Amino acid sequence: MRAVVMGAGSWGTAVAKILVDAGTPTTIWARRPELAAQIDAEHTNTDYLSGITLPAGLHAASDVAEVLPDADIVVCAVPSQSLRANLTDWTPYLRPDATLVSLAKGIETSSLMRMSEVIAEVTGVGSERIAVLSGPNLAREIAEEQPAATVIACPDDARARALQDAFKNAYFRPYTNTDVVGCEIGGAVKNVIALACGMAGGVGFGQNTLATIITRGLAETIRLGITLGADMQTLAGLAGIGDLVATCSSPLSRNRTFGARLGEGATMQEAQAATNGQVAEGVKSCTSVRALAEKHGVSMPLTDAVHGVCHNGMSVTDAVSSLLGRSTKPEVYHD
Ligand SMILES: NC(=O)c1ccc[n+]([C@@H]2O[C@H](COP(=O)([O-])OP(=O)(O)OC[C@H]3O[C@@H](n4cnc5c(N)ncnc54)[C@H](O)[C@@H]3O)[C@@H](O)[C@H]2O)c1
Ligand SMILES: O=P(O)(O)OC[C@H](O)CO
Repeated sequence: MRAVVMGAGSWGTAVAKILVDAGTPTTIWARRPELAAQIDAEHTNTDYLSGITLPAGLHAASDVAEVLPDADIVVCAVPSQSLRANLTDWTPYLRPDATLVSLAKGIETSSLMRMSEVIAEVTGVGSERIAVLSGPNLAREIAEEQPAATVIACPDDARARALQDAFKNAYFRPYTNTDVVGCEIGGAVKNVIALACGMAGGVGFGQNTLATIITRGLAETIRLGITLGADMQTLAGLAGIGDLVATCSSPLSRNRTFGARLGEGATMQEAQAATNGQVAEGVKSCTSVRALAEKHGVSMPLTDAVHGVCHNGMSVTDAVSSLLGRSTKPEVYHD
């Protein structure tokens, strides 16, 4: 099987390395020809993964018509809110039997769709050919070949197992699952909760606060996930609690770092400028996650608070007061 990774940001580049190191012939597509040329000739991506040497066998190109027609596996590695527009350009070049794999962790703000739903709508590809890869996978750690696991979810279990073979290598261990909804909700909501953890750290709160936000963030994730048909086991697994803990705890997380800057008193513009052009998905997805929850009558107070800070001019201290001022209740994940 041949793979193409569409997007040469930090995760797209790390995933292309994973595939080559797994023995899967792989090309990476970069929007900018100069970045494709750098990856191809110098085996580096200094904008996104400085100091990492990429495999010599990784080919890079910037022409969609060149890279897509040969690919059995098409890995979608662009930010959530740009996936629809990118897919529209890519669709004419897809092989009729290609498997599409989504890496994006977000909910589309315009439609409240999950990424696999966007892929199905734009490409017309059946859900059995669409997979999601999600887990505690901070790109830099994996590019450094630190051991990690992930989940590859696809309604077609045989296809998930074929992908597992294409991605598994000495440092990266994929597990299969058929619960696409659970993986996508886990991945989208953890970015919002990581923003909250960053904010708490930024104002100077310690580990008790962090653990409280992670745990109650998991309760929100479970409430929304179960309502949308997710399996509790997925949310208790790598793509749920696993990714939530990694993202909420790591200084490598763009979402946590963005939140920390807000907690330290930066404006949204200042926090955005500090991301060096990389995406902190939760900033936009807090709006769509919140709207999705509202649509389904699910209460998500941490998500509401993050949305208040990011989009309604609320201060972090007011957000904390609003959370602690709520009426008390038993510790359950459902309302
Ligand atoms: N970085 C990680 O550690 C990591 C890990 C797991 C999942 N993810 C998820 O993978 C997805 C991609 O993340 P990333 O880390 O590679 O992002 P990034 O910001 O590092 O890179 C995004 C890439 O998409 C390209 N792109 C194409 N069209 C774009 C557009 N219209 N707007 C902006 N960028 C566009 C950019 O040029 C860039 O190459 C996100 O949904 C992210 O949440 C990231
Ligand atoms: O850097 P972040 O916050 O986008 O998180 C990266 C990954 O999703 C962690 O699994």
